[in-house]
Amino acid sequence: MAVSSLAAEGLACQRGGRIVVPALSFKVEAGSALILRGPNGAGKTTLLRTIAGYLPAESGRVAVTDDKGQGTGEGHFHYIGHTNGIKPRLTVIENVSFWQSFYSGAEDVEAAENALEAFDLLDLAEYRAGHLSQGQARRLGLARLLAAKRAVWLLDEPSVSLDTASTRRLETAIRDHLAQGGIALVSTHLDLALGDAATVLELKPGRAFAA
Ligand SMILES: Nc1ncnc2c1ncn2[C@@H]1O[C@H](COP(=O)(O)OP(=O)(O)OP(=O)(O)O)[C@@H](O)[C@H]1O
Repeated sequence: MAVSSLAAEGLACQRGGRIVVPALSFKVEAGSALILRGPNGAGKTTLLRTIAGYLPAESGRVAVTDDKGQGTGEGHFHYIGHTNGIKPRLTVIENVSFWQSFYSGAEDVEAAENALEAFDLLDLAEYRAGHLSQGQARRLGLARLLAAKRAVWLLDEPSVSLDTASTRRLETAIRDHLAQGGIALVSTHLDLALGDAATVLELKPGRAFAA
């Protein structure tokens, strides 16, 4: 389902009982990306995990607007964190099929192969996922973004372990997603080439205080 915007309204985020992101308000429209920047510990992961619903907000809310009105975004999010969520005993293509079933309840072989192709993994489709290198495993983790479509991508340091060519593939995937009306929130220390559709939100360090 398409979404028209994601908005944070007075959203403060906590970790271990301490507020690490003070109340923030921003809006990301369909077709746009928000790049989260800031030094280690500034709260980028905390903010993304709070938006995804994996951490409770200290205050404020996240509002995602779709054709049914406003909601929390449940069902619209793809969250890719620091781990790749790979099942090591399954093959590469079996991992992608598993995610498709998980996210949409149905497998789609053509979409799975296209997702692997986009991240240059098609030659490794029958390879056991537990044997992948770090960068290959990261690419497999990212392939789920394309194998099962969701409108809002929440990506925490998605380029970690990627070589230059793979980083270009990631940038292409994000730009295509935005061109199709998607939304992306991306924490990164790199200058990803996402074009004019991306704006930057700088998180300040040392703002943690007791909740
Ligand atoms: N489980 C936890 N319990 C308590 N504090 C935590 C926990 N996880 C993270 N923190 C603290 O929350 C703050 C924000 O951490 P967070 O991981 O969100 O930062 P980040 O901007 O993503 O950093 P990095 O660039 O290093 O990934 C840090 O001060 C960190 O020490």
